[in-house]
Amino acid sequence: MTNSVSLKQRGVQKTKSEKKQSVDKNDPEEKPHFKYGPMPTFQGQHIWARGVFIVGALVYVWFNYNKPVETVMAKYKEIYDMKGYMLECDDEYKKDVSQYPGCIPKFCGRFVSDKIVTAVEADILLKFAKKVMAMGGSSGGATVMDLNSGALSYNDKFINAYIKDEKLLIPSDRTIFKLVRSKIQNAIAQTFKLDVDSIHVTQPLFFSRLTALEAKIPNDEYWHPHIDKDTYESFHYTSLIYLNDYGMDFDGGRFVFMDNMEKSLKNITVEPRKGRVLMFSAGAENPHHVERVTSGQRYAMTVPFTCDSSKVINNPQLL
Ligand SMILES: O=C(O)CCC(=O)C(=O)O
Ligand SMILES: [Fe+2]
Repeated sequence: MTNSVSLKQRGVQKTKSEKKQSVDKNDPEEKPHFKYGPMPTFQGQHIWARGVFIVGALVYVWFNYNKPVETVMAKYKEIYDMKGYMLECDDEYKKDVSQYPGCIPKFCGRFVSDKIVTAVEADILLKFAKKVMAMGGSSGGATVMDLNSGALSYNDKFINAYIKDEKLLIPSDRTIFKLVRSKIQNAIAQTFKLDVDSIHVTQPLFFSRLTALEAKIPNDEYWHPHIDKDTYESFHYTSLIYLNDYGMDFDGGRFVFMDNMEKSLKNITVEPRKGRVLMFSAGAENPHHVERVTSGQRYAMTVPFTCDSSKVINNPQLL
């Protein structure tokens, strides 16, 4: 009983600040002091409070249920020696590569590195892409140029840039392309534990410039989810070299792996950065898409590799 003897009973008067600080919850006479008087109460208050809480929780769940969980795999601001992880290969992909000894990966997966292609090399490639694209350009949001064949978007059609300008590929550009291709080939072979001579650069081997313009032809719709092995039959390993910067030269345009493609529930994003290389096995273990660019121009180069030596690029200037 000693504990519950109130201060009043003990004849002790509390100062205002003491009252504020110490409210004895066990003392039925002690009530919290509110600046504007006691809180209003009403009948069934607890039930109402509980109801409001439950409705709030349901609304939260409703709005978040179909939202993808997003993980950033490569941030624009960070620099990675090599970052990535292994994945179980898709069965069809496994079956396909099994025909090519030396080209069968120890594991499938996705990897990013900022240490393969230098910013200077990326700038030379970017300058080339801009020079070529100035000769054409799509009227929609995606301009592409296939370095192997010379095919270049021109309004809603394609022209051949090598026919328009026979001297387009100057020796220094060819040298940089060969150097970059060879560095990426080595990195892919090392990463996936392949025989480096078992992979061959294939086509389409292309530069892309993506913008926020409305699509005019299906080719402009670059944002669709896809699997590279299905879209480009010869691809076994895809690599991308980003030529300019996310959040600086353009907004939107992140690369997104979609680990639950049907519902787009688990997104793993890569933010483009000048010279950044993204490499991944091209089977159904790596479904992906590119987010729509919302402003600016996004430049990249796709450098794909195949295990099938008959599908190697055929432009002698690039080999
Ligand atoms: O530009 C990119 O980041 C990816 C493009 C792509 O998915 C593709 O060319 O298949
Ligand atoms: Fe792709």
